[in-house]
Amino acid sequence: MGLLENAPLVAAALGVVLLVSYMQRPKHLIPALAGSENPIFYYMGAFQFFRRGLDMVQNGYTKHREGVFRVPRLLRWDYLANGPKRTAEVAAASDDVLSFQYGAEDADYTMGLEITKNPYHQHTVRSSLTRNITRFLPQLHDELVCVFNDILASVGNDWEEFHVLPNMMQIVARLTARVFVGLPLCRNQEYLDLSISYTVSVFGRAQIIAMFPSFLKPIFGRLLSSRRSSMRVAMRTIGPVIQDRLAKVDEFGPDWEDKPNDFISWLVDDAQGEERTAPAIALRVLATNTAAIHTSSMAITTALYDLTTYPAHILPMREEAERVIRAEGWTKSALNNLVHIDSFLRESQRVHGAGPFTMIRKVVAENGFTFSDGTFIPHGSFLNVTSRPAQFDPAYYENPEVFDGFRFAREREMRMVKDGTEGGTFKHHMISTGPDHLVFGHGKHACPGRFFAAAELKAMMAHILMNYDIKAKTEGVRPPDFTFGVIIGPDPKGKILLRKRQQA
Ligand code: HEM
Repeated sequence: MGLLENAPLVAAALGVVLLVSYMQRPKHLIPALAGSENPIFYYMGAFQFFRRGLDMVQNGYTKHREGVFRVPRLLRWDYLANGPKRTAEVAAASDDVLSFQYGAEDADYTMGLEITKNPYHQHTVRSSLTRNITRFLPQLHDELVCVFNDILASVGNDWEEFHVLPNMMQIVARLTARVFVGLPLCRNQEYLDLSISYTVSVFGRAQIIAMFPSFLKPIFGRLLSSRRSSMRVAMRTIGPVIQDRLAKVDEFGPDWEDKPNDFISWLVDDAQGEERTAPAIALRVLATNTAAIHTSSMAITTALYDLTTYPAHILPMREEAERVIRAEGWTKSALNNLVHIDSFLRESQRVHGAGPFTMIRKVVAENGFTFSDGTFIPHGSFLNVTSRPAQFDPAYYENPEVFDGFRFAREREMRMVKDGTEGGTFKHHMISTGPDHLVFGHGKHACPGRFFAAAELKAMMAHILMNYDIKAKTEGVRPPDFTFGVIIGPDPKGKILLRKRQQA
């Protein structure tokens, strides 16, 4: 039989195949919150998401509990997964299926290809930085006293307005620099300014680069990158110290006498092959600063807004800080025993510290990513986990809308009363992550710097409580969170009142 005779049959078969494959198009399997495949409605949806993204993600969480939904962004659909089971599956997926590195879109152009291809600094943060907290705490405390005296030099016995975020940025940059690059570089204003501005430049330019189609990104990515100018400043400031450390290792071996205990030394220990040059290591310091400084500055700013809005927490935390530090000094064990401060910081992060979604991953496996219930996410898509809605879910928290600074301290106490121990679990500690608390992500890519961040934040909070009186500019009024699209953060213009502590 000729093809012509069978044409109706072939056409019918082809029609069935097309119909089936159309019906099986993965994007139709996942419900969309707004927009449609039609380009006009798509962009209307994307605009709607930009304006009302926070509310829409909350709706998606409520409507598709334990499910997955998608939202239209400027150039692509983003997939959002809800619930503990899916969070665990995303957290456990291997990097050749769901890529953490490529989740940070266009980082190749902003941070540099060597950072995305070989993120060994994450290991240095996870291992050496965390392991050394006990050893470097005395230096961190020394810098804490010094930087507060410098930045708050004008604060006396009268109440004074304090512009929180920019000052906290300077304080955190200096504390971080003391541990990362040591004295005297940690007080070099040119380096400190770079360590703050580099993050803004990386993330700001990433937003612009993301708007170009893929084939233009290599050209415009390079043109827009601030890397060359930033590296010039880095090499002028920290470059010579890194060069000297590399030379010392070459001459005297890895454990040379008087080797400083700082992040530069640990990077020099971990760097391999072509990474063992001063510019390559300087770039790692900058890359780690982008993860460390703005995040922690926003966390302490948020916490200070909460402290002044809910001042009943001040006295119990001040009493705790004085009692514990008097007994144990500025040690890691003392910081571990600041249970109420830890709880307060965790609650502040729960309520104000998370955007609507987190754990951004790119599906890099050619055959996509499939959840255990068969839900399919196609290759090349971006998959995220909803975070803020989970942190306000009454299934996990009693009165989730209420700021209750000591809710986690009470949970820890109850566990102690019940079991006589916290059972080796840290479920309610500031650093612990879970599907109900995703501020640091969750799983194998959970923030490796969170142990350092927690030590730094607790030390800052204890220092402020022990040395300053603090109150809101207007009683009970909290500087409103800043929101832009789905980005949420503490009010950058917010002010509080401070004075030197008046002994009762
Ligand atoms: C309150 C402060 C901080 C918050 C809220 C925070 C949050 C996060 C989150 C959400 C992630 C991504 C997790 C994921 O996608 O699964 C992350 C990754 C990371 N964090 Fe943090 N972080 C903080 C402080 C720090 C500090 C102080 C450091 C370093 C000393 C640090 C180093 C990193 C690194 C190296 C990564 C991996 C990604 C990268 O290289 O950018 N973080 N953090």
